[in-house]
Amino acid sequence: MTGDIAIEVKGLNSFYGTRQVLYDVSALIPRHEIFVIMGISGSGKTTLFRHLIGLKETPSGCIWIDGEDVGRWGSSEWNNYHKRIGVLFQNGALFNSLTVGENVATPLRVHTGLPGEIIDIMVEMKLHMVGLSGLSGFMPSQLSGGMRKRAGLARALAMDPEFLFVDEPSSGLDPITAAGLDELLLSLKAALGMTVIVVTHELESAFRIADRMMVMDRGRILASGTPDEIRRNDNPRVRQFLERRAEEAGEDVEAYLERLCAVRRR
Ligand SMILES: Nc1ncnc2c1ncn2[C@@H]1O[C@H](COP(=O)(O)OP(=O)(O)OP(=O)(O)O)[C@@H](O)[C@H]1O
Repeated sequence: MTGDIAIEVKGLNSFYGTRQVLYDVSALIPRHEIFVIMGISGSGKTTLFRHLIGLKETPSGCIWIDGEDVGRWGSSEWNNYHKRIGVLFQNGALFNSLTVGENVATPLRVHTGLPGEIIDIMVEMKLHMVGLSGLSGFMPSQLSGGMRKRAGLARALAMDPEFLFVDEPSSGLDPITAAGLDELLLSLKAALGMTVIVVTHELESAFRIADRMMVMDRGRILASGTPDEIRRNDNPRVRQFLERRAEEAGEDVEAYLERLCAVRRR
């Protein structure tokens, strides 16, 4: 692969207690692209995601971020990294007792010494970016599921991150709202040049946004490449993964795959 690599994972094994859940996982994540980690439930996507954001130690194998081996990082390097990343968790993870604006302001209050008036302006800018202008005073409970995700995204963007990590952007959203969120991720990448790492089991969403994708199965990588390369992959387990969704939807498999790629080309 040519181009600038933001994150490299090599030979990562991961365990919960004595149970191994990731086996020899390797990946190259290019800068300024959207990299999608796909796979069915339990395949290890979230575990890999947790390693990449530093929520889980790496007992065996290596992760390099900007060419630095994170195994050598101490708490100050991790703190610096955490200021450079934004994370949107599956449920938005908003503080329900705070307004939307206070939620978005939280990282700025914790990590910067900026005066309140400047923080207020920045909060309004982030809400504007995600299409929630003027909703700063609302409580999370007053928002729809899609709006809560957007508010979570505004909070993830508060510190102008270089890396944006998104866990299951489509979960719990109707297809139209999910597509809107995907479009937002695409426009953020284009406008801000962020490196975006997305975990999802939603094929349609994955093919809509990915520059590169990786399919995981039972803790191992089945395939990785561009969406077109994944579509052409003839590994039976990859075919099964791609086609199962079609079968679930009761669609003709070839028509379904064609539709996925048409989504990608739009
Ligand atoms: N905290 C934990 N303790 C023990 N086992 C865990 C823990 N979290 C995940 N696992 C196990 O690790 C394996 C990988 O889980 P992981 O959550 O990474 O998969 P996933 O592909 O993200 O699944 P999902 O889409 O359901 O979130 C699964 O077998 C899961 O049961």
